[in-house]
Amino acid sequence: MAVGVLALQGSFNEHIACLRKLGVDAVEVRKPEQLAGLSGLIIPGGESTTMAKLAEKNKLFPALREFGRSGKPIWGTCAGLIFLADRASGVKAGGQELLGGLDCSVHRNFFGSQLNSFEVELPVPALASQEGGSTTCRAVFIRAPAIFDVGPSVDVLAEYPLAPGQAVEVLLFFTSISCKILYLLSPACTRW
Ligand SMILES: NC(=O)CC[C@H](N)C(=O)O
Repeated sequence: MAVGVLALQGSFNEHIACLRKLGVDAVEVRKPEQLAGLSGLIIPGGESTTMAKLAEKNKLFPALREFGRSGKPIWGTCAGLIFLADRASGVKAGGQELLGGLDCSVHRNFFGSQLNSFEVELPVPALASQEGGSTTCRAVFIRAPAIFDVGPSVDVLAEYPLAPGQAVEVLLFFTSISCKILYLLSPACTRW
């Protein structure tokens, strides 16, 4: 069975190329009917406000929510993660529609502008203990979001401790906790 990649905006080509390199049948999803028969869906990085507007224009929200409710796994990268979150802050005036389904609170552009983007070697213990691979993963934070809290259904695979002064436009008390960043997998996703 094929894995879909939401192809409205952002880095969908890169995700499709990775899947094909792994020998996975990957298809672009732009319309509700293209979700039929897929075994999972990836929502790529990009710009979540634009992605939400295009999803609305293409009448994708009901079908995407139904896909999630059916128990099929959905992976969100960066903007995709924002799109999947139940709660978002730091959004543009007027707000933005969220797909929801991942019980977490996310702050858009937490680390600042594109110029503040950075890379780090992030410890991910589950990679070694569950997958037998390396203990770290090269994490790329491009105008990245941060997750502040997660509900009981969410397994956190990696955390990024904030460097002093790294958080922008966020209340001080948030800076005293470590940030749960980027890739959170719900129990459904860990089966994938
Ligand atoms: N790398 C990314 O996907 C950035 C996400 C972007 N800050 C947003 O709001 O959607």
